[in-house]
Amino acid sequence: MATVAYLGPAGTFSEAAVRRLGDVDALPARSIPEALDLVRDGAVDSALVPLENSLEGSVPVTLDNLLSGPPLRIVGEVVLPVSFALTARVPLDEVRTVASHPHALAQCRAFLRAKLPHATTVEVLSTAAAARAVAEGTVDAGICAPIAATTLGLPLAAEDIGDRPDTATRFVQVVTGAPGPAPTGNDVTSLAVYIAHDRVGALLSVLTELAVRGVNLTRIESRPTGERLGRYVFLLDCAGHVAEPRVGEALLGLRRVCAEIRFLGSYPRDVDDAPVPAPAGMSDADLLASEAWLSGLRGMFQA
Ligand SMILES: O=C(O)C(=O)C[C@]1(C(=O)O)C=C[C@@H](O)C=C1
Repeated sequence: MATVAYLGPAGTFSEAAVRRLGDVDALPARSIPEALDLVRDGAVDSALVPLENSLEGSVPVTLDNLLSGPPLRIVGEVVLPVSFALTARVPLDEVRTVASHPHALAQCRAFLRAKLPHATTVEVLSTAAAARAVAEGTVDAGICAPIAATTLGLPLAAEDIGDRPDTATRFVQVVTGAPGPAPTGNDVTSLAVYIAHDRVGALLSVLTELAVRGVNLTRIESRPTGERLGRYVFLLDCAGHVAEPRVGEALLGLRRVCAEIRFLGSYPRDVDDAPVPAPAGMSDADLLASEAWLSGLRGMFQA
């Protein structure tokens, strides 16, 4: 059975996301970098790690790890609805410390301000680690998935405490060099592009390579490269698969205008909505028809 590392201990949202993969051997790691290193070291087949959340945005530790170190390839995604609960071992008005994963604390800001204005937040490695800290008595309260609290026999002091009721976290499954998944017709391609900073319109030229091929950009985000102020790498998600003509053409164009590209993977989307259709004249069929036309012209020059 394939082994999948995830941010543990048991009871995290990451574990719930791993369960969506079906019959796999789930291996808890202490942190996201540790889960990714288990893949790089060959100790597990893959890791499933949080990449972004619909409310709080990207998970920087995941992005930065995917951008540095030996390359990992994304082969799938899981989009998981997340709903947070508060577990507390004292009444709410006596809570002085509340622990959780920083991304979970950030998604419950309004609740914390309204109900626990005097509590100090304590960042821990995961939401399930927060529940354990409550069980061990090192903090008064924790924000976690309801199951993380109930499996430890802890009470739920409040449920659905997130700032929005319909929050979702997107997880990605990464491997080292295994063959990538074939196109499904509803895929996403993830790239990290490094632009030449000494050129006016460098980012515009990146976006143009996608737009002129009718490739839909679904996410763009910058992270500092760490070299110095003003140096950024852009993380792009585009609709489509590298094996498809339009995305392939766009990658050829990007390769010419970017200083460096890290290809992160082409993989099936885990959403129900259909991809945005290509504008008129920009479908893969249009592209193949124009290529056939050109090769007809070129054929006239062959002996
Ligand atoms: O701590 C967990 O339960 C996790 O799986 C991590 C994580 C994250 O990093 O975003 C996952 C989903 C929620 O958005 C909050 C925390």
